[in-house]
Amino acid sequence: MTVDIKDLTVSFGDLKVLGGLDLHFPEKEISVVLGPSGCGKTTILNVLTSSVSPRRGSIEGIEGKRFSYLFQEPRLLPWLTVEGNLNFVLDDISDKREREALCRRVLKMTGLSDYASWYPGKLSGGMKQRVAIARAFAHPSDMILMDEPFQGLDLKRKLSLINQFTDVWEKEKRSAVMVTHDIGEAIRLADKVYVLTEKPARLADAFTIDIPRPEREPGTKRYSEYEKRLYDLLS
Ligand SMILES: Nc1ncnc2c1ncn2[C@@H]1O[C@H](COP(=O)(O)OP(=O)(O)OP(=O)(O)O)[C@@H](O)[C@H]1O
Repeated sequence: MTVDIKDLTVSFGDLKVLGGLDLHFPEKEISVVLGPSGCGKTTILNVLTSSVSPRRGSIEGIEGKRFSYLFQEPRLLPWLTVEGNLNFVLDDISDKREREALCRRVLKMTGLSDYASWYPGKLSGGMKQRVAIARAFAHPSDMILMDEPFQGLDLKRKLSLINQFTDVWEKEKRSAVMVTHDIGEAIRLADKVYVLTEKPARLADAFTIDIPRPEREPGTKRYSEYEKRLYDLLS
């Protein structure tokens, strides 16, 4: 699924949030929108799902498309097991055996097979978010929308989840858009990063992160160059 956004302008009453954005989210790439808190990043995702209407601009490619979500909170249903939470988003698949096979495959891909019958209440925060990643891939969506999904976790868990996400994504590429204010997350995940200004948000810059994902390690020369470039744009 490819999305083309031109001159996107959104206001809430007198508050102008997005000030005319051109964004392009290509098929099967991870696009990252990086910007300061409150600049309108979540609003962009809400425009993609048509829950916010723009004042001006055009959005091509979203009609009739299905989305999976990955939020900061895992938002699992506590009365369903891990497998039940995955099954819950597979309503469209009427064949029970097909649903079960898909669940098993995604559980395996995310290293959750041994936890299929566990309830969310027994899982750690990081594990719950891992289930949320599995659910996002299990849902037969055209695009995964991610709203700061790695915030609120300690560094070790955060890095482990980012690796988990990119591992699964490399195996089964899907169009994805992540919004974040975290430079490190943007460098680790993005094919292309769009940097926004304070609101009303405009595009400060946009460029491809041209390092193979397994080599995106802090402290390396190329990582540090991107880090400085993004830091300068945000400060
Ligand atoms: N439905 C709404 N009605 C009125 N104001 C809104 C609405 N949704 C968002 N806003 C305002 O628009 C601005 C941008 O909000 P948004 O959540 O898109 O920013 P953000 O960049 O995602 O923020 P954060 O990084 O803090 O999550 C904020 O000032 C917010 O209060």
